[in-house]
Amino acid sequence: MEIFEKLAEYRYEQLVFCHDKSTSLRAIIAIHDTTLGPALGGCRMWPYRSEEEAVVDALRLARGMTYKAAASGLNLGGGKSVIIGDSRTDKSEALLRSFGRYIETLGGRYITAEDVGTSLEDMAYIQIETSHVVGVDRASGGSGDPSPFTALGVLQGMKACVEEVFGETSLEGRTVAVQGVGNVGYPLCRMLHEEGASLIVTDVNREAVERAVRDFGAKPVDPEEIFSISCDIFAPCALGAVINDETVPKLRCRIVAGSANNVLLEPRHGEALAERGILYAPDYVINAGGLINVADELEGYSAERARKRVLRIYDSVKSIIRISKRDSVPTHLAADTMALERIEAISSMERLHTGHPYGQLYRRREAL
Ligand SMILES: NC(=O)c1ccc[n+]([C@@H]2O[C@H](COP(=O)([O-])OP(=O)(O)OC[C@H]3O[C@@H](n4cnc5c(N)ncnc54)[C@H](O)[C@@H]3O)[C@@H](O)[C@H]2O)c1
Repeated sequence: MEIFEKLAEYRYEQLVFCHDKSTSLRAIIAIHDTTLGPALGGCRMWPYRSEEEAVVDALRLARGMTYKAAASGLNLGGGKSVIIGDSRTDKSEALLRSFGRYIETLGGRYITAEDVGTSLEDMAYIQIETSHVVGVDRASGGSGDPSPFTALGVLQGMKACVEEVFGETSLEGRTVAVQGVGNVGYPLCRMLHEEGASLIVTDVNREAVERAVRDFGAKPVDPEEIFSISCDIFAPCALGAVINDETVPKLRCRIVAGSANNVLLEPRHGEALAERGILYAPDYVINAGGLINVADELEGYSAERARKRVLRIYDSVKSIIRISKRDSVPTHLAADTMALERIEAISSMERLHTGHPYGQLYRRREAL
């Protein structure tokens, strides 16, 4: 792999290799774009089969964070880190602290958080070495479990979609089919129930289904049935890639809006939804409640402020729908446009000397 070519492709700013022989640390920090602010993105620990695979993953995830932060109205850039190793067997206090020291060397250009293979406890070790970490527990000034905020954001995105499709924001009497009633799906069901929606749920975990049936009067269906069930909204809250060649023809809903990451197997499946007249709330915008919540730690965490900011996901989804109509493009592309337009608008401001240390950072970017 030609690394500089890879960096040039999407204008990555920086790729940092972190190595510590004594702790066996092998980590990569990818910083995509810091036009809007420091790059924030989780640290993934994964037994990558090759260094190339780890680099590609870090770069892909970092770029995704640029779009997610920009579309969410956050003053943050996009970055991500990966530690090569098995999170069950290769973690140690020394390894995590060593990684924390590398983050510290970047002087705040990258802020880390939890991701696949890392935990709240791991962030506490990293925090010993650097203050550039969020997602620590409440006792240490952190924001705690992000899932209820993610669920609240999904609810807001659903309301924006319902308004577009049915002409009113109320979810009362709407039928929502929720795939996966876990950390996000369960609180989402609770909020939908409180709003007067009827619920259809599925999960591979029978107890999770039983809980939703008992608590919210949800109708249970088998995992495979969820795609073809007649409903107003299909809410994928379990796995990625569930909108694919096999499932699109089966769908009998008007809206797809859920928390799962990478819902579309490929971008063309976003087009397939649009062709079928199904409104898709782009995953990285509608599921940003957790990120918005965790980012609030940077200002001294306030759950109330975080909640207010998460409510704005309604406006973000409305804007995406507007751009989708303006440009005659499906919503997944409109979301990217919205993110890029914000970055472009900020980077093209007049470069006045403001006396503010970040005032000097604004610069023109043609494309990301
Ligand atoms: N937790 C957050 O704040 C957050 C933020 C952004 C995105 N997400 C995404 O939202 C999704 C759900 O996250 P979570 O934290 O609730 O995870 P979770 O593991 O708590 O819940 C997922 C649920 O889906 C179920 N499930 C797994 N495979 C299934 C299948 N084939 N059919 C039906 N159900 C299945 C699991 O049994 C589980 O109950 C994930 O894709 C995650 O990446 C979560």
